[in-house]
Order: sequence, then C-alpha cells, then structure tokens
Amino acid sequence: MRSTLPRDTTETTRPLILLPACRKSIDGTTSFSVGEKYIDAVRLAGGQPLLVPYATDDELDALLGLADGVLLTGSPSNVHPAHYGKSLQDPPGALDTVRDDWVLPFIPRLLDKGIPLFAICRGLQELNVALGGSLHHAVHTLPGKNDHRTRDDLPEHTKYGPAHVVDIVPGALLEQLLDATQIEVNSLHGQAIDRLAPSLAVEANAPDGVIEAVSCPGARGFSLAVQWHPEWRAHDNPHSRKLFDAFGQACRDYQRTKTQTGING
Ligand SMILES: N[C@@H](CCC(=O)NCCCC(=O)O)C(=O)O
Repeated sequence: MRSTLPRDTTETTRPLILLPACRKSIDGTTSFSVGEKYIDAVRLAGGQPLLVPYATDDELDALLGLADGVLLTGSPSNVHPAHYGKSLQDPPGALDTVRDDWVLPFIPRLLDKGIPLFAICRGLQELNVALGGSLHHAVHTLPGKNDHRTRDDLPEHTKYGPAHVVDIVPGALLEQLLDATQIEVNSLHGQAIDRLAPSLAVEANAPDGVIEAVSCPGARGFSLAVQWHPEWRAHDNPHSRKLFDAFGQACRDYQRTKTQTGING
C-alpha cells in the first residue's frame, strides 16, 4: 500500500535512507531493483528513500557522506558462500555477487560512522557475514530445524502472513523497542546464521533455535537486523511500526548531528 506523503512545504528535509538494490533480470534485461514494500516502509519511517544500484570502492565515501541511514532489504538471492569460507552447494540457489561485492565492505564502514542500520532477511545474513560470521546453506536440511521457507505459488498475503513465533531476549534492544518477549513473524528464508559474528548479539530466536534477530551493541549508532519481513504491510502491524519508528528516529538524530557538527563523508 503506497504511503501518502504529507505535502507540507514547511516539512523539514527527510533523512536520506540508502537502499542497496538487487541485480536481477527483469523481462530479459539486467536491472537493479528494490521491492516497493521496502520503499513504502522507509517513507512510513519518515525517511527519503535513495535506491543505490551498486557502488565501486571509490564511491563508498560519497555514499557514506550522503547516508542518514541504510536499509538492507531481503532478496531471493543468497550471499555467495565464498565470503564465509564455504563452497557453493548443489543447487547453489540464486546469487547476487554484485550486491555482495559492495554491500559487504560497506557494512563495517557505515557502522564505524554510526550510520543507523536496519537489515531485513538477506540483509541480516549480509550483516553477519560482513562482520565475520557464517550461514547455514539450507536450514530445513538440518536435524531439529524447521523449514523456514515459503512456497512461491502461494498468494502474497499468505507468503508474508504469520509463520512462527520468535522469543525475544530479555533486556535486549528488541524487547525495549517492542515491549514484548514473544511475537509472531512471517518467514521466507532458506538460509540462516550458523556462526554468529563476534560483534553481534542475539536479539531473538525461533522455537527451533534459528537466530531471528541480532544487533551490534558496540556500534555507535542504531543497528538492528531481523530475519523476518516487518516491511510487509508495516502500516498495519504495531510491532513493525515500532521498529520503523525507532529506525526513522535514529536516522533523524543522525541527520541532525551531522548538520550540527558538519560531519560529511
Ligand atoms: N536468500 C536468502 C534470504 C531470503 C530473503 O531475503 N527472502 C525475501 C525475498 C523476497 C522479499 O524481499 O520479500 C535465504 O533464502 O535465506
């Protein structure tokens, strides 16, 4: 559902929130795209979305100077296992090595600057790999683990509907944001965190032990990553609204600090 933007001309400039795009073939043409639900959720958070197709190493500084926040979206593509010391499995699944190659080095740099980060699904997996962790290639094949995937042939409202609960770690950031210790979430992922990156903290787990949310307590700014999809109809989900409200406020705070102290780049 498109959010309607206030047209108040006195509105202050919205914080600029970068969304790295996915490289995929659309009608036979190689394209870079971001799902509309992520863009709508950034607007719901009060941000100005800025889609980034990809960036070369020498462009990262300029992007870091522009960003008041970064949203790492989900994607059907998997992070290439070479980034965490594993080999491609059979079947390898979809890959997006262009996104891997610039987002993985971008993540530690944006965290170092204190730029707020909200990561979703593949975005959580990128965060874990970027900071030295690893992934399970196919969680549903592991003993004692459930199948966290969904079926592509299902209607969208079913695919993104409630799939399982997550237990929230008492006292962690997520519990403070949601004031809840257990919530229902959707689930559209075949991979999951295996080795947790040393600088990440678990925020929530699924009943089968799969890590469903993490944060980076040592980061200077807001950092939260979730394996589920809060951007799906975020406007109608009170838990999702709290997450995007918190992310949006962190981005406004960063924007104001950047303006006041002249931080740029
Ligand atoms: N490929 C990874 C990540 C899965 C993921 O991000 N799913 C969402 C795709 C569609 C959307 O953006 O809503 C895995 O399988 O674990």
